[in-house]
Amino acid sequence: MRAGAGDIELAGLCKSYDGVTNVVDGVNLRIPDGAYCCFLGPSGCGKTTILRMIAGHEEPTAGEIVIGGGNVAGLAPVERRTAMMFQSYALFPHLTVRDNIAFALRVRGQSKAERYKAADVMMEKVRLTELADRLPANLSGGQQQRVALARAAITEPRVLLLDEPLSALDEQLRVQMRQELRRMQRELGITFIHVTHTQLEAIALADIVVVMEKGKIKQSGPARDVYAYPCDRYVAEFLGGQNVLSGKVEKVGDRFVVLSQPNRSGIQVRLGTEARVVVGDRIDLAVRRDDIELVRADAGSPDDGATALPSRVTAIEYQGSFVKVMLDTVPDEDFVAYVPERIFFRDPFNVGDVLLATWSAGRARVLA
Ligand SMILES: Nc1ncnc2c1ncn2[C@@H]1O[C@H](COP(=O)(O)OP(=O)(O)OP(=O)(O)O)[C@@H](O)[C@H]1O
Repeated sequence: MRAGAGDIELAGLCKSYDGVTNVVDGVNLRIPDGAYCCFLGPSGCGKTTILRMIAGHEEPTAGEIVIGGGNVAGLAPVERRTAMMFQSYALFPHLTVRDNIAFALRVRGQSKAERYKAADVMMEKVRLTELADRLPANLSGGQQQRVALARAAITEPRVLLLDEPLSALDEQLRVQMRQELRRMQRELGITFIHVTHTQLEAIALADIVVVMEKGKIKQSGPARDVYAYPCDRYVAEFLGGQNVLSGKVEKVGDRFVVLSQPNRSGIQVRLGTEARVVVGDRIDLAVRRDDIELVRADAGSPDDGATALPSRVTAIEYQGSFVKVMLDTVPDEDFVAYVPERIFFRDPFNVGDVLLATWSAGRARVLA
């Protein structure tokens, strides 16, 4: 298959600095041309370092970076046709919006008429035409971000690299700019690689989410797969929305396991058909918070094939469209149910109530 211009392949990519080894540790990944890819992970996991290596601001210690089918080792950023947009936008304060956007073309020796023509086309694309003659100080945070994006995009890169592009904005603007970024990416039709430590940002934006830990990729794939089917405890906890139960397998029955923990045994969990576990295994199970149903202890036993664990309500938080109910279901672990608000308020629970946390078989998945 012929690689598209913005097709990226990272193969065995590693980076060590003096005294800090394997900041990036054997990363293999393919990002198709025109995809929106988000690198997600906690501070220090190596996201920015990968971005800088793709951009050509940093050389890998080992491994290869292939863009559009060609190895870019030793090529300068301009030759790679990548552009980077920084957290702090780095706009020139004394230049107008138009001149900021046209700046890279000036550096390339284009005439003023050529530069302005290209800048005007770009401003149209990112809806800045009306602000062409303003200085950055007289722009909102969101507008500044659009200028920064236009300034990076005017060089017609095949890949745009964005390092925490939304972190300087307040919450409301961040959500708005998220949509703008996605729209602009579609309009420009180029590969975007966006680094963030905010899970909602990644899953809202990305075609491909790459979850990282300590220089390694833990899981990558479409946002929905990574969110709904985390491969292990780390990804499940980082993405959120899941309860993770761990324990030693005491007994394996027909489609159920009994788990024991240091403080509790006999936790019986029903599983789908795909799970393969044996007695003695230490396992982690994940059940989505919105798959948990809460029923009063005296409401009769739940369906056959469901798991039902007696639990006490420890806290309740109203979240608008749902209610977050915290429970002591599993000792020493958080256990949370997201109850749709309309259901919750039919017969609200209180802190201290004892009830059954239930979920149907097949909703609990064994993690790696
Ligand atoms: N020039 C450098 N010299 C030495 N160590 C570095 C250098 N640049 C980065 N590091 C280290 O490499 C690790 C990864 O840094 P990196 O900036 O890639 O992480 P990150 O995931 O992007 O984090 P953040 O979200 O905080 O930016 C960190 O431990 C950092 O201290």
